[in-house]
Amino acid sequence: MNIYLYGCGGHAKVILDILLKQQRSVTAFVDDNPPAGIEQIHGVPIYLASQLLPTVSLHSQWIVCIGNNRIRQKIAQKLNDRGFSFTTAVHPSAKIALGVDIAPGTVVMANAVINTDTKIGHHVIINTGATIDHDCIIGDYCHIAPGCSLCGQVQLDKGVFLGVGSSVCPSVEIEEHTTCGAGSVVVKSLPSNCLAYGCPAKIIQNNYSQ
Ligand SMILES: CC(=O)SCCNC(=O)CCNC(=O)[C@H](O)C(C)(C)COP(=O)(O)OP(=O)(O)OC[C@H]1O[C@@H](n2cnc3c(N)ncnc32)[C@H](O)[C@@H]1OP(=O)(O)O
Repeated sequence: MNIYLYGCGGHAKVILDILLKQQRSVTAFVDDNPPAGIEQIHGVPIYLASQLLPTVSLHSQWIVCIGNNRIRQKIAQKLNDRGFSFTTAVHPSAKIALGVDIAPGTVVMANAVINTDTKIGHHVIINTGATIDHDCIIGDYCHIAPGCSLCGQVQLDKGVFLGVGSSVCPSVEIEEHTTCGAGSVVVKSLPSNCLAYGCPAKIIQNNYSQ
């Protein structure tokens, strides 16, 4: 099955590396604005999305390699509407415990840990060295940046972004599309669409969009 990566930035290169370490191959990078003068990355060609998409078989598999949650969601929905399906990429060094579910489109970077009975939605990014403990629920399109620590029974609703090195206390819920800045220590639940940061994390702005 041919695998295509949508996006060709640094995040996409990390996902290519994971897939190669899983002994899988990538057919192409696809991008709306490929970088001028660069035709391939580590031997994998880059194509303009509008030109390549009509030629790609529906039997291919895709990963949307865009860090921004809203843009990743928009592109994933576009591919889904065209009938494409998605695959996961899980680095061989990641530790995935019993009863963990990881939905298609999600990527798990090196040294991440996902503990027992946690459920991870579609098109989620569990970045390098992040740990997610037992019985958590991570909604679609979340991004958990490098080095974050989630205690047990944490719930992240759709599209939450946790900045690098953030920590979340047990049983806290962070509602849809909220952004927690780098190093946040989230001790209480947070409402949707806000920006919060600090220790303890405080709401800095409501109606915030990543
Ligand atoms: C593999 C990868 O690279 S994955 C990428 C992961 N990326 C991240 O984790 C980045 C997370 N981003 C952040 O934390 C950003 O600072 C954001 C989104 C919270 C805010 O960004 P901006 O709106 O551009 O804020 P800006 O840089 O203008 O800072 C505004 C003020 O807030 C402060 N501030 C910004 N972020 C934080 C934070 N996380 N904690 C405490 N204070 C902060 C700044 O020091 C500044 O204070 P000042 O006005 O007294 O100088």
